[in-house]
Amino acid sequence: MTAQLELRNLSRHFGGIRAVDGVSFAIAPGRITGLVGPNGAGKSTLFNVVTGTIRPSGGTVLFEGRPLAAGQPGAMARRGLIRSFQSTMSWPELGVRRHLEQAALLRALAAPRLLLRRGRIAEARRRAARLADDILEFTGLAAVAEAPVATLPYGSQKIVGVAMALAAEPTLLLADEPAAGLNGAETLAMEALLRRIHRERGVSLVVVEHDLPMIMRLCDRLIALADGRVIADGTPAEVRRSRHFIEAYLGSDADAA
Ligand SMILES: Nc1ncnc2c1ncn2[C@@H]1O[C@H](COP(=O)(O)OP(=O)(O)OP(=O)(O)O)[C@@H](O)[C@H]1O
Repeated sequence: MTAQLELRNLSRHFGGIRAVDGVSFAIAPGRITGLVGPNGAGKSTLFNVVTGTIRPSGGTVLFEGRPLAAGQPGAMARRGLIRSFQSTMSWPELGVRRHLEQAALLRALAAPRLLLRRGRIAEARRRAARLADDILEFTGLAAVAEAPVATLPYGSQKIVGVAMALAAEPTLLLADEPAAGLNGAETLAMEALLRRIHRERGVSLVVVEHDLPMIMRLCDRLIALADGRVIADGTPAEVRRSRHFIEAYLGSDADAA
């Protein structure tokens, strides 16, 4: 079976810093994979290379068997690889529904041929409105559909960020620290939403997260990074027992593991 996402000897250097240093792994479709590692391990850099936001220094990213076009951030999104949005950074005065419609349109209108045809744009807008309604219900955001995002509690804003990614119709959703800044109840709500996105919508997930108990509950596979390299790869139970993983976290989050 073709891997949904495959990294082959991927590297990204910043001057003398090897932020990502020869990382290879393949993820089969239909999985929830966690990417963990201490601060500075290279997780964000890896996400940025995979989504095309920054160019790799070497190596290849394949999505559904086809290589990433380096330096074209929209290209992976058009193919269904979507990163969760930092919604509060985008249009804080706009309502939740409008956020979802905008996210749905980003992908639809990214196809250049559509821009030439007025009728197709109108159809894309109608489709975005239908999608937004569906996702408002699915995520439990319908009650605050018209509220400006900036007025929502932080936990709800983070849900909006994931809902926006869902509106862009991913086959693989990259969730970047979905539990960061959330309290215990909000973390559980986020975890439940991610699980439902996987189970009920058939979306694969790659999740970067510092909350180790949460990510160990959520994922069927964990890939641990340290100093830009893969130091452990397996089920959460296997990774938790790995000597390299325990060493990487010693003095920081080792107790939580
Ligand atoms: N644009 C940049 N210029 C220079 N160095 C960078 C840049 N981006 C990241 N780095 C360095 O690359 C290394 C990996 O950083 P990265 O942010 O990818 O780690 P991370 O695992 O996401 O960390 P965190 O969990 O703290 O977000 C660090 O040493 C960081 O200082």
